[in-house]
Amino acid sequence: MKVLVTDPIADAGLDRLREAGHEVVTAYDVEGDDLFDAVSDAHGLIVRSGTDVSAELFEAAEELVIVGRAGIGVDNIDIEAATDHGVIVANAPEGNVRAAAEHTVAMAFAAARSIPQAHVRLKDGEWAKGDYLGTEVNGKTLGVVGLGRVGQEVAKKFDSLGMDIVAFDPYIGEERATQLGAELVEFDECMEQADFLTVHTPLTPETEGMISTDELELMGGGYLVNCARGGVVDEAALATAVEEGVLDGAAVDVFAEEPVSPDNPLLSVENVVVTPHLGASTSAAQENVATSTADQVVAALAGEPVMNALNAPSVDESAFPRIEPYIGLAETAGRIATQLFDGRVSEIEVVYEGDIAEEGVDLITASALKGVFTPLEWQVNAVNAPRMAEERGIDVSETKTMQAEDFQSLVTVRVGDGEDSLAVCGTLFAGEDPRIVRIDGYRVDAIPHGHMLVARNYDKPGVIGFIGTVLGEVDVNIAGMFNARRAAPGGEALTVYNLDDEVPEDTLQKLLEDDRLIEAKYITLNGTVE
Ligand SMILES: NC(=O)c1ccc[n+]([C@@H]2O[C@H](COP(=O)([O-])OP(=O)(O)OC[C@H]3O[C@@H](n4cnc5c(N)ncnc54)[C@H](O)[C@@H]3O)[C@@H](O)[C@H]2O)c1
Ligand SMILES: O=C(O)[C@H](O)COP(=O)(O)O
Repeated sequence: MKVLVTDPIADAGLDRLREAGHEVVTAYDVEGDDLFDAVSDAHGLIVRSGTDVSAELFEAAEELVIVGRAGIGVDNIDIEAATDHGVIVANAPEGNVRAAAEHTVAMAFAAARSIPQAHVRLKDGEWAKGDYLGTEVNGKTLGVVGLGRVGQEVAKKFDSLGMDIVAFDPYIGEERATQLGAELVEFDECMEQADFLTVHTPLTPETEGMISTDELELMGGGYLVNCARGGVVDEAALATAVEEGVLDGAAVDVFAEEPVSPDNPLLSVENVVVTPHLGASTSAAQENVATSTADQVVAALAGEPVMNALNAPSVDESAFPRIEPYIGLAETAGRIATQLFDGRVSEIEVVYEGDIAEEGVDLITASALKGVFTPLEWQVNAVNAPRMAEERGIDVSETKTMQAEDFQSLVTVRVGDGEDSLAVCGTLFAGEDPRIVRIDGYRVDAIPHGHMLVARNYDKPGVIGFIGTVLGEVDVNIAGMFNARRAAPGGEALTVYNLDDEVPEDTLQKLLEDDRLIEAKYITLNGTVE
């Protein structure tokens, strides 16, 4: 398959893609129509922060299965649009954390000791020793806005350099902060207490512009470091604050617009130290994120779960072999249930019984939804199925019980319309052979495969022969069948036929003309993962 790489990543990542047999096409700095052309037949796309992965791109990328972000920030990727198109978005959240934290520390020192300014003057032949009087970090307070992976790493490093740490992060627990020796405080208090303020949030509608003139005034001196995302700190406000002495200095690695325009106000302020988004630019970090991203792209293209998927159920690698066979089983049960059910589906319940109930089942449930929606001809996969259910107001629930009667594990998909419902239950024989063992309360033993006929009939002599004859008249061969009775002889029964061919609509009508038949439904599982 074709994997398009539009921002430079380490060779180790490109090698992994090629080793897996994929065609790797690198097209750096492409944009607009050229980017859309390049991605039109790509199955995988790998980017860093330099590519705008927009809704238009997803429109153009009809074959796309996954966008891999070789790094952390995904503000350049329209994840909503990806989900709508059933495209997985995955990042590499661990690989460059140390690099980003080290760069943050370096930038703080660079600003506090005027290293770049003194460096330039000395290179120009000027011994400006008397012009610089720096600030030590020891004994000062570090304010951290966003105590996630990078923020925590930065806090640890400055803690060991003798700083007191306060942090603002509404989504992190007190306990974790305490472990790091940090005190969680409100935002304004964080700004007020900080001698050094370091920003480590993602860029979101909530964080965009969260630090501007008023917030910088709360600091009333000290240094601000932004190695997270441009746009979190208002650039014009920061430039003015440093220029007017509200702050002593700042260090900025990331900009609202990159590459940064020469008239960006931060570039012209003496006490603002800048780098061109170098936080992740170490060889170790680049190798880490490139290989981790490539591995995820390879997994997605092989139909396997992706470790750091941001818009699809992700699965622990060690648990995957245990849940993998149930992914196809749940999809099949969903497909059968929706084709047998007469109502308009407004509820879907997926029931896990036995050993499987002990596993993380998000991906199995997503596959069950995919199975329910596929016969309705919705363009669906396990990425967008939960979203589709939500958008259509379909109530999805999961139930787990540790008991599974006579089976080791059972997965049941029940579809309903609020009044009636129908359940199809499957298991795996010998841990791998899918079997449907209950349909609408009947105990069956049916191999879910290709073309099937499910008939409900009165348990009368000759009815099975009659069905065989009618199918035979239109050359539909019966490959196998299973008959189940709910009650005593003469009552209702259900028969599942595995067929070699499709059943024409008028053949179904002919079957139903016989009084002994209550219902006859043709079901197709073609295209299903079995
Ligand atoms: N300069 C670089 O090259 C570089 C390298 C790596 C990461 N980054 C950026 O650094 C940032 C942090 O990365 P990370 O891996 O630590 O992410 P993370 O998701 O682990 O941590 C982000 C933290 O921000 C917190 N947060 C979210 N909204 C917040 C808000 N409104 N107020 C306060 N806190 C909020 C979250 O709770 C979380 O703890 C990201 O923007 C990432 O893109 C930049
Ligand atoms: O979010 C990130 O991982 C960093 O900002 C690195 O971005 P880059 O891969 O474009 O250097």
